[in-house]
Amino acid sequence: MTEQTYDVVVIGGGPPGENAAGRVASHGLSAALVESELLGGECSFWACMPSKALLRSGEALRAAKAVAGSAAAVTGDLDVAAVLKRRDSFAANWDDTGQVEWAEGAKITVVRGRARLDGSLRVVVSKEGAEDQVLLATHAVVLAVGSDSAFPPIDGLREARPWTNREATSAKAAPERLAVLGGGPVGCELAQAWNDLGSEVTLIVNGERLLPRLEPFAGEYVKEALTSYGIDVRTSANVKSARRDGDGPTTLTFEDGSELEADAVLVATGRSPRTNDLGLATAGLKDGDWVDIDDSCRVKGVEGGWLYAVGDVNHRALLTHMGKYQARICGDAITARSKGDHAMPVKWSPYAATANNGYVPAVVFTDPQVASVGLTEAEAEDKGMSVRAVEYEVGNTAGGSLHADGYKGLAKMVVDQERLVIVGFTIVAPDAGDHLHAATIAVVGEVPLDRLWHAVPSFPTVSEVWLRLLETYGM
Ligand SMILES: Cc1cc2nc3c(=O)[nH]c(=O)nc-3n(C[C@H](O)[C@H](O)[C@H](O)COP(=O)(O)OP(=O)(O)OC[C@H]3O[C@@H](n4cnc5c(N)ncnc54)[C@H](O)[C@@H]3O)c2cc1C
Ligand SMILES: NC(=O)c1ccc[n+]([C@@H]2O[C@H](COP(=O)([O-])OP(=O)(O)OC[C@H]3O[C@@H](n4cnc5c(N)ncnc54)[C@H](O)[C@@H]3O)[C@@H](O)[C@H]2O)c1
Repeated sequence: MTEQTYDVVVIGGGPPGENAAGRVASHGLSAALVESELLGGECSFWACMPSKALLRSGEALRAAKAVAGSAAAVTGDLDVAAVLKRRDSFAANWDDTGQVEWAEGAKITVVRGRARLDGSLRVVVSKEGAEDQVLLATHAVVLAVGSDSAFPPIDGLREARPWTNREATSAKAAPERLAVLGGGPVGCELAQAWNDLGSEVTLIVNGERLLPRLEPFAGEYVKEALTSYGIDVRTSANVKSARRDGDGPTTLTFEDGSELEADAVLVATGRSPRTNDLGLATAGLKDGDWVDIDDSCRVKGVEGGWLYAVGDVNHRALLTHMGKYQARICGDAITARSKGDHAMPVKWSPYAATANNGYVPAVVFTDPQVASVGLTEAEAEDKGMSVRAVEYEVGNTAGGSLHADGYKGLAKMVVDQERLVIVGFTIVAPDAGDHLHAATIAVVGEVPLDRLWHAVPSFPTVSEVWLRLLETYGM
């Protein structure tokens, strides 16, 4: 077995792993980044990028049709082959050469193979047809192994070989009939995408509403929109079993005995951590679990404090931008500690991923988009805050009415009545994602309402929703 020593060894080359390695390397530490599949991870090849590419063309077409004048110029349908070709290019044709070049340029050593922890600061990498390689870390090992689709306990589902996010983002053609299990971001976005591309889609959710982690109105708006595009949205629907003969269609049987036949079934009912065969037990942890971290992303309960975890695997916020943020914080904490600094994870310091704790921004790229940051009204109340929430119809802004004929949307802000700052903001509207960062700054900056009153939105933009919300609040 060969043995090499680096200051830091990162396991998993999704964006959080790449950023953790890149950050420590930029501070002059040596870093090895181990990847068993494609450098760039789920996000680049089977999640964020290809799914957004699948969604964008339908959204652009609807946007053009929503304005008198440009609507008349739209005379055809989506060019499905061109959409899929554009998607392929956003997934770099599932080739990670570009990412490897970036890593080499950032002075990161890329190691191909499957990594496993083997006790304190020791990692073993296996690769078919090659001798195992031992990587020793002087300062830290960072886990960035991500998550897989979780399968719900439905009889016969696994045997029916359903789509996961991988097949749903890389398929070469639209299935005639697609059944989607799950109404979170994955289910809603991919139901929208494949409906736009010509599939007859049924979206099946066991809960009462879509997007259950967000403000209830978000799920209602998205349900209404998806239904208007022809998607059959079934809430409070429980699939009991799945049956598939050979490569034929799959039959889903519901609790009430009814059946649904589909040419493809997508499982989008949440995620599970990739920690089954990672050697967690050699660090005193439990194999197969999510990994619990402190605010500097150091894994709790590991003697010597040498193990860190960023991205989905720590289960703080399963979002690329949050994983990358954790990686920057974690990289800075590791570097400081390598120089003897304790780098205490004090709230809002460079060594604490404070935004994990109630300040997370997220966008669901359905049409309309849902953009949110911070706490929902219910979450704030659960935390014991005294809050007041106000809402405003975004279409009543001059910017909204100019943007599209019949523009529809709703924004809600949740105010902590004691501190008079905004603790949560949600907007459902066309292109809402691009309005989110103002809210993120207000929430993270804990900008007092009486100062926000002086942040004047330009006329005539959708941003005037901020002024209207403050007026509705009583300013
Ligand atoms: C369909 C879909 C759409 C999404 N869209 C968005 C979006 O628009 N915006 C957003 O912010 N988030 C989105 N997400 C979430 C986002 O994809 C994840 O939060 C992000 O990919 C997490 O990054 P990660 O590095 O933790 O995991 P991953 O991206 O999964 O990367 C982990 C990497 O580790 C490697 N690995 C695992 N185990 C080992 C091992 N033992 N040895 C070596 N290598 C290993 C894997 O091969 C992989 O490359 C989406 C998710 C899905 C499923
Ligand atoms: N645009 C984005 O930022 C984006 C897009 C996709 C995914 N993501 C991330 O990926 C993570 C995973 O997303 P997800 O949508 O897979 O999971 P999720 O946990 O957010 O939602 C799961 C959904 O599946 C439903 N469900 C669970 N069991 C079911 C069953 N047996 N039958 C029918 N429905 C069932 C739940 O009610 C819920 O609607 C999210 O937390 C999100 O952070 C982000």
